[in-house]
Amino acid sequence: MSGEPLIKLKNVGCSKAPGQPIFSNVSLTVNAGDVIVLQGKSGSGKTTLLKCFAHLNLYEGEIMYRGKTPQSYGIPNFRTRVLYVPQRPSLLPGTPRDFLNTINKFNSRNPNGGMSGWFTFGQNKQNDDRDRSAEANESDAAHAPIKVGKSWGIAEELWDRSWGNLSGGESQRIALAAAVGLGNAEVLLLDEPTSALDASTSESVENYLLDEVREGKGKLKALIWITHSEEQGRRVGTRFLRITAGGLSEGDEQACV
Ligand SMILES: Nc1ncnc2c1ncn2[C@@H]1O[C@H](COP(=O)(O)OP(=O)(O)OP(=O)(O)O)[C@@H](O)[C@H]1O
Repeated sequence: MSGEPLIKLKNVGCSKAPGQPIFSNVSLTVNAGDVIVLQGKSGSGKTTLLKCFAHLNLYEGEIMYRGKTPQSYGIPNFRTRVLYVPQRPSLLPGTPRDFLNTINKFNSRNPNGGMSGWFTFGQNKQNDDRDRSAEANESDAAHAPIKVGKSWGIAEELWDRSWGNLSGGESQRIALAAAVGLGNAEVLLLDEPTSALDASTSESVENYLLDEVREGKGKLKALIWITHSEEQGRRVGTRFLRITAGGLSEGDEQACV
């Protein structure tokens, strides 16, 4: 339902070290249908704030998702629904297909556990004893992300190349295709998702993500989008936020970019 509250932040703050705040007093409600453009100077805390949303950073204050704490969902489950997509996925080990298979194994053991694999992937490689049901489902799990990737110009063979041997733009599109195609997330936290893409590829990625939110056919209901591009902000945003050490201010696009 468009407009329904999804995430509420109340007086959230985050520090580099004790006594060294990055930002404080951030209060915000993210509603279904929102495409929130998050801007601010380099080092102002945009990535840090997205990581707080996904419970990947320590923070003070309160973050509630659908009226409940992240802990009440179980943090791995919460992170599948409020999903951070990193700017540089090339730091992951293995290949993108390994990554999808690992997530699929998490899913077959815990239907709600999917994309927590994004951050636990490296640590879980040693538990590589494949279970049969997961293997049978591997091709299904990969199907949707690969299809999304193809629509953005990613040939299927690239899913079998190691992350480190993909270009920045390829790994960026593959990570996004995995996030969207796996279909668990209600809120995607996008950290400069098209920074490595050319203008026309960037536009197809933008249009795909915006259509998903507007059409509301899948689970995806809102995007929080860091961009340094004023033009992109204007194209995608329904709300415009600027972060400074004092907190978050919301304005129209003119005031914010
Ligand atoms: N793990 C960390 N330990 C200490 N300081 C950190 C850590 N992570 C980030 N910082 C600092 O916190 C501040 C905010 O960083 P952050 O990456 O959130 O900024 P940003 O607004 O996303 O920057 P950019 O636009 O350059 O990507 C920076 O001064 C950064 O050096």
